[in-house]
Amino acid sequence: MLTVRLGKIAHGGHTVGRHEGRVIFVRHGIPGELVKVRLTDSAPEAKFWRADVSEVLEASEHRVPHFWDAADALKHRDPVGGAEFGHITLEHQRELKSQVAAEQMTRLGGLNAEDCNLPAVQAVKGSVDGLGWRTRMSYSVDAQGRLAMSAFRSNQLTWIAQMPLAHPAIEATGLYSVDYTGIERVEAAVSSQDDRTVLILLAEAKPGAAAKVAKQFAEGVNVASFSQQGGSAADGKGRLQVLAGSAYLTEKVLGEKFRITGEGFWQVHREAASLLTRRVIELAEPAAGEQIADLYAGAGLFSVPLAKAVGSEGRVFSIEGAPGTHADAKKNLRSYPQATVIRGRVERVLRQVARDASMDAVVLDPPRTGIDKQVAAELGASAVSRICYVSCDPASFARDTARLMGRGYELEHMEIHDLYPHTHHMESIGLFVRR
Ligand SMILES: C[S@@+](CC[C@H](N)C(=O)[O-])C[C@H]1O[C@@H](n2cnc3c(N)ncnc32)[C@H](O)[C@@H]1O
Repeated sequence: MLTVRLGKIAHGGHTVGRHEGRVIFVRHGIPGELVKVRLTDSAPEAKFWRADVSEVLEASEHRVPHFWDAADALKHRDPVGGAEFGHITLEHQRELKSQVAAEQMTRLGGLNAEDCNLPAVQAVKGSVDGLGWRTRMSYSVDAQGRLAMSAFRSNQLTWIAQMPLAHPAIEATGLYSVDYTGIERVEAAVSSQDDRTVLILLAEAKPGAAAKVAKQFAEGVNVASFSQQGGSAADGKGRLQVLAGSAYLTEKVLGEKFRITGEGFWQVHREAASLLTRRVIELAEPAAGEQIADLYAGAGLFSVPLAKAVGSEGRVFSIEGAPGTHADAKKNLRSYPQATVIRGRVERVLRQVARDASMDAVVLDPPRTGIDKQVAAELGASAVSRICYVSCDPASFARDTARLMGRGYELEHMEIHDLYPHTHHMESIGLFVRR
């Protein structure tokens, strides 16, 4: 056990402490606090160590009691992950996230903090306590067949009886009192805006186990089993079998309906799909007759309003890599002949699309890893005049900002939304324009 004064916040949600000159990345603290830490990673030769706060000697004014016992580092040696900022006021969480974003944009993005106005993280309207926002949940199952979650960087499972960040409709299914013997993973999803229908997905460890589990849910809850052998249902390699109701949810965003099958990608925060769609359209300003590519398009969340905006004289290329999600995009875009729905990896497909069409704008929303170097090069070579980039990772967004700026783009606008309250995550949107 060491006593450490915590310094600034770092990407990943850690505060930076020091002991005898060595950096320690400390979880569950707040900058400025004096704490006792328990080392979790402390190889003598390692450049830096990792630790968890176990006792607070001098608390920050921004510290609050954690809202979720299972995730409280002051009560448990291995608190479950997923709410690692729950001991900090929501306002200060956003302040810390703003600091992380600014650091990434100056260090990796090559921006000069004095010369540019880096945005503060904005609260999502209507979210007062930051709870109940997750429309997608993923759980493990412990040896007793109970729902469990693991601690950060650990395989240690903790049985859980509630998850306050989960949408109330998920919690209301009673999923924590079900016996999951023979199941290895449980996914839960709820349609966020409309009818609150819940879909439970069960990955079997023992063939036939899912059917027994499905019977324990009340009527009206959709249940399906999915096999992950060689992949998942979303990447088209898994198998999806309906056990009750149906294996897909219908989401409604700004008046448009979207079908999302099984584990297919959908934005997690209940307000995210509508907020991001509205801002992408306002920033990208699609106009009638334009040609626009929607890269990493998922089930077509942005492609649909883009197709509406460009109209029958324009074209939208909706590019998605996961076959299951692509199949949903095809259905979601079937009444828009101006949309070409392409299945493939962006880094492979973009060159051909850019060769065949002269794109006016690009919308892109890649996974956490950001865009491939080659994708930045293709965009630079294509001379697209505006790029609207949606990102869930400030480090890859900053790195890609530097790449796009090196290819002739300027970051005209950036905003950050607190779409993951009580975690260290954030969602950025950048508008890049050709210099
Ligand atoms: C963050 S999601 C965004 C989806 C969509 N824009 C939305 O908001 O619903 C990223 C999507 O990119 C897909 N994806 C990941 N890597 C890809 C790649 N290299 N090429 C094409 N699609 C990819 C994933 O399957 C996922 O659907």
